[in-house]
Parts: sequence; structure tokens; C-alpha cells
Amino acid sequence: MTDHDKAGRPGTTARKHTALPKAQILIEALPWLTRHNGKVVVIKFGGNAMVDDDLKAAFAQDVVFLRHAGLKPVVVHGGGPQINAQLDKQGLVSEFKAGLRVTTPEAMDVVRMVLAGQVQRELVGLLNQHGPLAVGLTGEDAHTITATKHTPQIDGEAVDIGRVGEITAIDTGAIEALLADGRIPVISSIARSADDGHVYNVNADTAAAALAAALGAETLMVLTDVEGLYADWPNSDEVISRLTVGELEKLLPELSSGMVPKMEGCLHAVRGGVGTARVIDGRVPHSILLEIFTDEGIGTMVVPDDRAAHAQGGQRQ
Ligand SMILES: Nc1ncnc2c1ncn2[C@@H]1O[C@H](COP(=O)(O)OP(=O)(O)O)[C@@H](O)[C@H]1O
Ligand SMILES: CC(=O)N[C@@H](CCC(=O)OP(=O)(O)O)C(=O)O
Repeated sequence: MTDHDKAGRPGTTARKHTALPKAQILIEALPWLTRHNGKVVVIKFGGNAMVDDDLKAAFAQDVVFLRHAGLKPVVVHGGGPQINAQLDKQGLVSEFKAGLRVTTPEAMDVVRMVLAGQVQRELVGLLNQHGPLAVGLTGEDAHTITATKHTPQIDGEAVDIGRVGEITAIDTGAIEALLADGRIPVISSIARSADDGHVYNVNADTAAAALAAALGAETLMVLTDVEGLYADWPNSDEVISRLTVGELEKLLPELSSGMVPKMEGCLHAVRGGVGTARVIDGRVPHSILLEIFTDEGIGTMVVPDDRAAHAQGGQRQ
């Protein structure tokens, strides 16, 4: 006997069978829901992972899901490619030194306009399609991020790269107030200066890591456009799935380009007390949920040295 009603819809038995796997999936998430309940998770959304509309919508769904599941997500966003496009449009040259954008005062105006006026607005809009949740701010607001001029050493020489900031202080007050009010803060990586009244451009990975440490976050999650940290980039696509801060420290001098601020950020965050820092593939839809709520974590996870015993193979947590 087929189990369908007169209209051809599945009957009670069939419905039970199709519903059961869904219940199973929800129940599988229970240990993670319990573990992460009430915890702060800082999510860095990179400009390169932000190029596709469907991915951006899935990102917003995931963040809202975390919030409704009892976590406290804080979003820090980048926008490198979007800044490049606008600088190009305005005929301004864009150059990177030591992995950081050489930022003239004119370029700083563009960086601020694109990050705070375009990228942040879009993310806030996408999140708020799900309710009155997201509030955007930049590091300038309420002294959230204070910086001083950063002068990197390149081949042993101090090089002037303009309005690029080195973070000197974080004030978490505004973010904590938003979290206590059930909101999702969305933060642009721009800092105010305490010494010269200018605003400074801060790499978004560095800003996310500093905020994660200052907030005492449980997890820093960095979404980018690769699967994770490759062991031998660009020769092989073997991803390092787990490493300790000690192992990462040894690896840092060998890393290049965009991975440097990311992995330095992960190191800083975990050394600063963040439980785990993860680099995950933002091109995979719902990568945040997969990482937080399943056994099959994706990407690279950085853990404190005292968790070295689990570093080989052990279940991800
Ligand atoms: N060891 C490595 N593993 C993975 N990616 C690497 C590595 N070294 C350099 N990269 C580069 O870093 C890029 C990610 O950094 P970036 O372009 O700044 O991304 P985002 O905009 O997400 O911050 C990758 O697309 C890759 O080209
Ligand atoms: C100083 C510096 O380099 N700032 C970055 C800020 C944006 C950013 O970091 O964006 P992604 O995360 O997409 O790379 C820049 O101007 O591109």
C-alpha cells in the first residue's frame, strides 16, 4: 500500500521517514550548540571571499543562524579587491609593500569610503534582511580601534607606507554593549589615531585578530578564497588541517602575500587567549556552519601549544 493522501502528498509514515534525517542532523549539532552557547565568535570576511552574491547571502544566513543558536558573532570585514576597483576608477595607483597597501591621504579617503560606505553597508543590509540585528561601525567609533603610524622594516630599512596603522589599543565597550543588546556588530578595519588626528588603514585580518583577543573570543574564523593554509604553496594543494601556535611561529617566515597577516593574526589571537583560530574557505557555501557545528571541520585550525597532544588527527573541536 502506498502511503499518500488523496491529493498525492506523502502520508504520515512517509513524512516521518523524510523528517527523521532532518532531526538527526539537528541533534548532531547539539554538542556544538552546548559548547558554543553564549560564546563570542569573531568572523573575518575577506574581500576575496565576497565576490559572489549567493555566497554573501549564505554568509549572512550563517551569521544570523549563529546568533539565533545562542552564540555572539562579531563580523570584521575586508574589501581589498573593492578598494582596488575604486582606486582604479579614480585613476589612483595602488601598491602593496610588506603585504600592506601603501595608503596616501587620497587613497585613505577611498579606503574609508569603500569599507565603511559600501562593503560594510552591504553586509549590514544582508544581515538585516533577517531582522533588526546588525549594526555597522568602524574602528573610529567609540575609540574601538586606536592606532599609530606603522613603519614596516623591509630588507632592514624602515619604509614609509603612508596612512597604515599599527593597533595600539582596543576599546571593546561599544561592541560589548551591542552584543548585550542581541545585535551583530559589523566592523570596518579603520582606526583613529591618538597622536595626529588622522584615520589609519588597518589590515582587516590584523584588526579581526586584535578584536578577537580583546573580546576574549572563543574562536576567530577567517574566511578567504583558498581552502586553508597550504603546506607548500603554490606547489601543492595539501592543506595543513591543524597546527599549534609554536608550529605556526616556525612556519611564519616562509609564508608569503595575503597569508602573512592572516597567520600572524591567528598567532596573535591564540597567544592572546582565543581558544582556536581558523582559516576557512569562504567560497564553500555555509562554510561557517560546517566549521562550527559538524565533525567535518574544513580548513586550517590553530590551537594553543598545550593542545599539541591532539594535533595529529584527533577529532576537531
Ligand atoms: N601558504 C599559503 N596557503 C594558502 N594561500 C596562500 C599561501 N601563501 C600565500 N597565499 C595566498 O594568500 C591569498 C589569501 O590572502 P588575501 O588575498 O589577502 O585574501 P583575503 O582578501 O581573503 O584577505 C590566497 O588566495 C593565496 O593566493
Ligand atoms: C593596510 C591594508 O592593507 N589594508 C587593507 C584593508 C582591507 C583588507 O584588509 O581587505 P582584505 O581582507 O579583503 O584583504 C587594504 O587597504 O586593502
